Amino acid sequence: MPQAEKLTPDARKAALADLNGWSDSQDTRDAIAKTFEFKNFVEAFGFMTQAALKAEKMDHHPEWSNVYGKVDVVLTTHSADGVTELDIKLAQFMDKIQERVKS
Ligand SMILES: C[C@H](O)[C@H](O)[C@H]1CNC2=NC(N)=NC(=O)C2=N1
Repeated sequence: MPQAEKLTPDARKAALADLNGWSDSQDTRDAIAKTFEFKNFVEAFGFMTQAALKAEKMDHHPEWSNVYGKVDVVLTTHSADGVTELDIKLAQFMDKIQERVKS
């Protein structure tokens, strides 16, 4: 599947520039990461619920952790051992719903 091919460095740079607040992961793996901040746990969990449903539809899943209103997300494609268009699509969706869950 072409979507699951590792992005070239240029394509990845361009995609990161179009996203809102994502950066190369500090991890040893090839990944992108973002910390989402919400005002409380309910908003954070609402965000995670919507993202989880989308991830399941895409069959592409985030690595994440949550503490109260904070959600740390890491996106990478295991099968490609790096960042692919699938990660960018899921990141775009998360950016879009980020505002939607705020009350
Ligand atoms: C069998 C199943 O389709 C695969 O394991 C999928 C599931 N979710 C996945 N999620 C992510 N982030 N990367 C993958 O390579 C991946 N593969």
